[in-house]
Amino acid sequence: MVSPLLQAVTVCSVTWFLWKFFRRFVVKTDLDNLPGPSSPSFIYGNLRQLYDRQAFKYHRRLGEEYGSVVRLHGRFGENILYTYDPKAMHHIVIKDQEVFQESNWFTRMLLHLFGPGLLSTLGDHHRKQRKMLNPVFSINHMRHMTPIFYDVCHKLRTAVEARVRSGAAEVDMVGWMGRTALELMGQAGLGYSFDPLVAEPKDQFGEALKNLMPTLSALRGMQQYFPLFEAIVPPGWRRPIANLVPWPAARRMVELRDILRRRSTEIYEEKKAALLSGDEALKQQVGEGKDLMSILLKANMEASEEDKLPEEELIGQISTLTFAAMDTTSNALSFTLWRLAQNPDAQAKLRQEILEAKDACGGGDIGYDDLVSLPYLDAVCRETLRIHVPAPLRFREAKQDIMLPLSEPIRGRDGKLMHQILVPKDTSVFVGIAASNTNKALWGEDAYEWKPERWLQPLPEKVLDAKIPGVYANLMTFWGGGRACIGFKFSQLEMKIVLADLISAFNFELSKPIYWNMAGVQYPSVDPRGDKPEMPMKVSLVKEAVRV
Ligand code: HEM
Repeated sequence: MVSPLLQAVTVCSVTWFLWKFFRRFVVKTDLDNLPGPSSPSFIYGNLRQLYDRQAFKYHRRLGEEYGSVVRLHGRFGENILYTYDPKAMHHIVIKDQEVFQESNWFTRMLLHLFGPGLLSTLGDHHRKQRKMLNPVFSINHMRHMTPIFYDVCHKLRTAVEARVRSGAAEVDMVGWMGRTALELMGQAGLGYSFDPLVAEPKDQFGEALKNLMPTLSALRGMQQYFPLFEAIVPPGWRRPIANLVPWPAARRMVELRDILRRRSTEIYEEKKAALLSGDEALKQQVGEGKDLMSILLKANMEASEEDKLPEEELIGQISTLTFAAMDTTSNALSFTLWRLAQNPDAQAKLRQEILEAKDACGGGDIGYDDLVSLPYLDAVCRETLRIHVPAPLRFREAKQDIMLPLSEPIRGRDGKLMHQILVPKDTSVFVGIAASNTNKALWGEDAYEWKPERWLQPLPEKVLDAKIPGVYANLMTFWGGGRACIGFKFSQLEMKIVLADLISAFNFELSKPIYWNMAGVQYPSVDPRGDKPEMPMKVSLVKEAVRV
């Protein structure tokens, strides 16, 4: 006999499915009137084309063929709105950010992995965390961290030098950029050392963080069903069930979660104990108490009861910040080295600027204020982050029906002009941040070309007039509004210090063709299938390169 509970569940599921079907296929919305490609598959829609490792041409084609407001297809015929229209982006990212929220599966999964950190909280809860964390990333704190950054970078330089001392050699620079970014975040972010950058790293926490992205991509999109798993499996059963799943990636995910949670708690406890023991104990720690977590813990102790964050939210920031900081900045640096290797004149010009600045400060490290104002170094970073967006796949979900205004009217499939579009509740919205950064209508016909010089002159009026809602340089690379990248100044400083140290000492050339792979964070590979992140480069000492 079928239990009444099962009957109720079946009735609810069928009603839900019929309602979804009715909403999608019977009630036509503005989205059905938008231009866009057809769907190659009822099950996947255009998602496989959008996420394909070589999806770059597809992303470009969307804008070139259909414009800045496009209808795509999601799973089972659902509509997806794709846009890089500046006014629409302004509403999604700033004005109506409470309506266009992170997807539920994304926040639930990160909450499970890291605990309640910035990436997994929403609304007032998130705003309270930002209020406490924003000052931690102030320019003043970045300035005090500069010596920590240099210490780590000198170790990187020594490691690369050891490999090329007796002549030019092939060095996997993406591997080194990854190790350096993790160690920089470790020392300057957490006051913790993951990797001495001499021998092979052995830290379990660091290894777990490095394995997170590959394990997530091995789940092949199944992580989107995580809220469903949570809804039907009671908390006490989740681990035994996950351990029984005949799928190594899912079991690995559980192991990684355990390591991240355990080590974050240990790091937090050590830091708290040092803080309570006073300044001398802090000075004995990696980072001497100048790291982001020490600053955060101190600020939290001094905050009013109303503003204080509970311990589990402080612990939640440890993996959150390291995860968000690591692959993004290391791949941004890899992109920059790759571009400089393809453009030897730009590399020589950058080296000259850096060497002159070093000479001006007696041959040592360039101080914070001088470094951040080197014009060509800044132009190289901006141009690379304009044309190569490390984290390009940015989705939001409309939490209610909402009218989205457009900068310019578009012609619908029925021939009528649309000045705004009604976005129905639950619609997924893909914001084309890479398309916005290379929009020819704003940046000009050379928008796809890497030209640092464009930043040494006034930007086109159209770029300024468009009021792009990004926090950085009229670009969407670091997002904008209340969920903009909190670490963008940290990452800029990191890029500049690593480049100043490496470019002044070494010459970089490409030794093999490199493929870039579309992913949560883009990465380079030698194999066109992109199974393994790799970027071998021919590296030589600068003196040798100049002599040749
Ligand atoms: C080139 C390097 C980086 C890029 C391109 C980048 C990009 C982004 C983007 C696009 C977002 C918005 C994600 C979304 O809401 O959809 C974001 C958020 C975030 N980033 Fe970064 N990021 C970089 C480096 C860093 C660094 C170095 C840190 C930490 C030190 C960091 C910490 C965060 C955090 C915590 C968030 C979540 C902010 C919130 O929701 O309040 N990022 N980043």
